Amino acid sequence: MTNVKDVACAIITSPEGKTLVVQRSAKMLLPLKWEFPGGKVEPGETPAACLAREIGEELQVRIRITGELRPREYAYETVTIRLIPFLAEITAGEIFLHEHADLGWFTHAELLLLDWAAADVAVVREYTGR
Ligand SMILES: Nc1nc2c([nH]c(=O)n2[C@@H]2O[C@H](COP(=O)(O)OP(=O)(O)OP(=O)(O)O)[C@@H](O)[C@H]2O)c(=O)[nH]1
Repeated sequence: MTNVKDVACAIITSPEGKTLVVQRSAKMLLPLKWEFPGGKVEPGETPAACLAREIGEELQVRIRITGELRPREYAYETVTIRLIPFLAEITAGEIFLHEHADLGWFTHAELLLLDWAAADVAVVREYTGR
């Protein structure tokens, strides 16, 4: 498919097994939808390097990647994205939200109840095994 935008995202878990999700602000595209932190892969950048950069910009923390899930393509009205999910944990820093409206640490059961960006639904199903 032409013009598919690669988007790397981080499924960050806490030592207690909860998962970090962020809520898009009212001013962003897909206002107030929940998503995994991350963003568009720049030309010449690997998805993993993109993720480290985006997590630094959005959350002000450093992460360690521990695994990957299946990339998922989703066609929004104006753009088609390939969401590339990584499993990760925080290795340094305290979270400070630079762009998002809110964040939460959720159990698997709670994740299934959020109002997700549409591209994320398949990722959340794979991640939670539902
Ligand atoms: N970071 C992130 N983006 C996602 C997820 N799911 C999903 O559909 N997206 C979409 O993927 C794109 C990520 O781009 P981005 O965060 O770098 O940029 P943006 O839309 O905020 O701004 P921009 O379009 O002006 O560059 C957005 O269109 C966003 O809506 C997700 O779980 N995490």
